[in-house]
Amino acid sequence: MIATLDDLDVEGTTVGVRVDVNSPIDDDDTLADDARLRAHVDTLSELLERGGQVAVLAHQGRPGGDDFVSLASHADRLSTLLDQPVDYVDATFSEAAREAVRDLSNGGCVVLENTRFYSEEYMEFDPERAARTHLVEGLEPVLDAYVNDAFAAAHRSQPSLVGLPSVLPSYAGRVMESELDVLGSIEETDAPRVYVLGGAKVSDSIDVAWSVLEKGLADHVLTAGVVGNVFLIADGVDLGDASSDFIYDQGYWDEIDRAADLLDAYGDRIALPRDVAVARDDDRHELGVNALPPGDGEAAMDIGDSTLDYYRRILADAETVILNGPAGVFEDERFQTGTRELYGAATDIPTSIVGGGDTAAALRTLGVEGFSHVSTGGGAALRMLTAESLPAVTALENAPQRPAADD
Ligand SMILES: Nc1ncnc2c1ncn2[C@@H]1O[C@H](COP(=O)(O)OP(=O)(O)OP(=O)(O)O)[C@@H](O)[C@H]1O
Ligand SMILES: O=C(O)[C@H](O)COP(=O)(O)O
Repeated sequence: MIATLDDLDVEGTTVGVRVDVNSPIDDDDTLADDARLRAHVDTLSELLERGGQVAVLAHQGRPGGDDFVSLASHADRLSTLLDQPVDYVDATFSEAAREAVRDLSNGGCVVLENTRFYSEEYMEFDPERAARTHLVEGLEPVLDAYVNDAFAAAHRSQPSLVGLPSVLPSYAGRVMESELDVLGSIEETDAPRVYVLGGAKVSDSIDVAWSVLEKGLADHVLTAGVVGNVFLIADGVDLGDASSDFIYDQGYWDEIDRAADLLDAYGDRIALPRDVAVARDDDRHELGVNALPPGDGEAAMDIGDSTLDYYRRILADAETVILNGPAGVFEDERFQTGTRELYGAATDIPTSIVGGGDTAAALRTLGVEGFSHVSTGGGAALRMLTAESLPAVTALENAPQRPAADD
């Protein structure tokens, strides 16, 4: 059983709140998209309005990446979103950070520096060991409680996610609570249930497909994106060198055998694209699978109209649809049709659940809305869909005793 903000006596309490604001970053190292920050406003404003002192903890990017930047611009943006001053300190657990946390007044908020600026935060630990890291030992003395709202990072076993809840009374924030509510009870949704697996995370998607087909959760699995291309090759279709080289370069060649095994075991419930779109003379050009392979250098970048018709027919009977990953290279206008149309059709289904950071961004760009739930998580959502436990959620379940709520 996980405690929520309803169980926390907030007034006068100093709370460390782990959020996931990992976002696209502009060339000047500032935030390019604030959707993930906006998702946490409810949790943060509730804690502040109830008289808490809030220290925000988050990661941004991965070491070595262009998006591995400070959280200064996140703090600025948060101040606008919360409509109150938000401090920022370029330290996470040193004396400077502790001083900034101790200086907070009731209703005050400070953003601590990118947790991944410290090497331990980019390692995986079991909770006991994570509790003895510098970050946890540095912050624990100045915090009374811990709130985890970072569902999108809950599949990581890092100190700010599993170490702090080992030593502090801990609670799920509102984002975490609603994600667990929806994604934790997929088996209670109405059948027929259709899973749409697109995007580029082929191994993860095949794991999801195995799991949901084996458990009888999926009546149909529709494949698209790179995932669909891997299934086509597994089914004996010659997609040409460009797509095959791409799959090989991404390290997914071995997944073709797994996809073939899956087709052997559950082929009657797996739908494959019937046509693909390639770039020809700078335009979109659609080819039925019987007309493949495409021309030299032409890669399968999207699903075509006949696949969309086929998938729409399957979706028409669905009560629940769960979608992850775009149907094509949506960053290129010529290959947005598959994602726009397929996801658009899903909004007509009574229950429609979308997972994936890139997918959510694609849908915003394409203006597709009206889903029952759009998850903030990519990898975390996929892991929940296979009914695997998430380390940060387990850490919340095992967190120490807490003070009683104030109302
Ligand atoms: N046919 C295709 N060929 C090559 N790339 C493709 C194809 N279809 C989709 N993609 C790419 O897949 C990427 C998104 O897939 P991904 O699996 O990362 O989505 P996601 O699960 O929403 O992401 P996140 O990791 O942010 O949660 C996009 O960059 C898109 O261009
Ligand atoms: O964007 C995400 O999926 C989360 O922030 C986790 O990021 P990570 O994959 O770099 O751990």
